[in-house]
Amino acid sequence: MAEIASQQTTQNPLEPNFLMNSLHLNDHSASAESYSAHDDVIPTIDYSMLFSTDPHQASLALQYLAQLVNHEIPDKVFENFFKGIYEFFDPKTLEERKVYSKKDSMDRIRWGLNSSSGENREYIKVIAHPDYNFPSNPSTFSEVFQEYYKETRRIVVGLARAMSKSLGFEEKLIEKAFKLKSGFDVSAMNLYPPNHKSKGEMGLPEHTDPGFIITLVQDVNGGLQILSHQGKWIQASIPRHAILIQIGDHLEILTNGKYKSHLHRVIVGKNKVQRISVATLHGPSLETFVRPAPEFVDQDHPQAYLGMTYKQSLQVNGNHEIDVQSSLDQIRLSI
Ligand SMILES: O=C(O)CCC(=O)C(=O)O
Ligand SMILES: [Fe+2]
Repeated sequence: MAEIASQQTTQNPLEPNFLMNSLHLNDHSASAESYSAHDDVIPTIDYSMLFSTDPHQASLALQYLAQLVNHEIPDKVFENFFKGIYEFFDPKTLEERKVYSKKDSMDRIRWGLNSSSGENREYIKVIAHPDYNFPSNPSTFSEVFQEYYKETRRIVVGLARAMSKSLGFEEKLIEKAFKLKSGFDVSAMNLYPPNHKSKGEMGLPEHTDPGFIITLVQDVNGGLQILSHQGKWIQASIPRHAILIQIGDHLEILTNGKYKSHLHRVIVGKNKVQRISVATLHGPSLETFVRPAPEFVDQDHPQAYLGMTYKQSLQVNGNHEIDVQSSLDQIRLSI
C-alpha cells in the first residue's frame, strides 16, 4: 500500500514552510567554511499518494515535497541514461565536446568544465522543451535521455495538478498559470569531480534555481546539500532511482513566498568517487508573465515580488536563457 515512508517525523526540515530562502539568511555562511552537513532524513513520497482520492492524504504527501519513489520509471531507463552520461564525459573525447562551449545567447546546448576553488564540475546543459536539443554523440545518448525526460514531464504535470488541488484551487491552476504545455525546460547533466583534478571542495556553490520545480536524479549518493529553515545544511541522501523534487524560484513568486525556493550546493570534498547528477529545471513558457497570484496576496501578505516574463527573469542579471540562473535578488521587493 502506498505510504509516506517517514511520516513519523512531526517537523520535517524540508517542508515548504519550513524551508527558507537563504537570501534572507545571514547566519549560515559561518558553517560554510567547513561545508559540514547534517544527516537528517529527507522524507520519501510515494507518487501514487499525490492522486489519492482522500484529499487529506494528497495534501499530506505534498507537505513533503522531497523525494519521489514508485514513480513508475523503470530501472533500465535510469541505468541506460547514467551509462550514456559517463560515455559522453569520457576523458578521451574531451576535445569533441568543446564544440558545445559557450558561444552566444542562442546556444541551445552548452558544455562547460570548471576546475577552480569556486566550482569543480563538468556539465552539459540542453534545452529540452519546447524545442528539443541534444548532442548527437554518443549515438544512443539522445534516445536514452528522451526516455528519461518524457517520464519526468509526466511526473511534473502530475505534481502541478496535485499541488493546485492541495492548495485548494482547481486542478489546472498551476499548469495554466505557467503554460506548462510550452514550458521552458533545461536539463543539466553534471559530473563531479570532473575528470581533471579537483581544485578544492566546492562542486557547485550555493544557489536556488529558476522555474516551477526541479527534478534531480543521481547515480550515487554524496555531495548535494540543502539548506533547512534553521540555516542548517542537510546532506541529501536520495534512495536509488528516487527523484528529488526541489521548489524553483517561480513557484515562490507565484505563491507570493508561501513555498520557498530551495537553496542548495554540492560539496565534492575529498570524495574520490565520481558522481553524476541530472537536474532538470521545469519552467513556465518563456512568454509567461509570472507574478504573485491574487489568491496569495492580501493585507497580511502584500505582493513581495515583481512581475516579469520568464524570459526576462532568465536574462535580467545578464545571463543567457540556457544558463538558467536565479534572479530572485532582482525580483524580490523590499517590503
Ligand atoms: O548535482 C547536484 O546534486 C545539484 C545540481 C544543481 O543544483 C544544478 O545543476 O542546478
Ligand atoms: Fe541547482
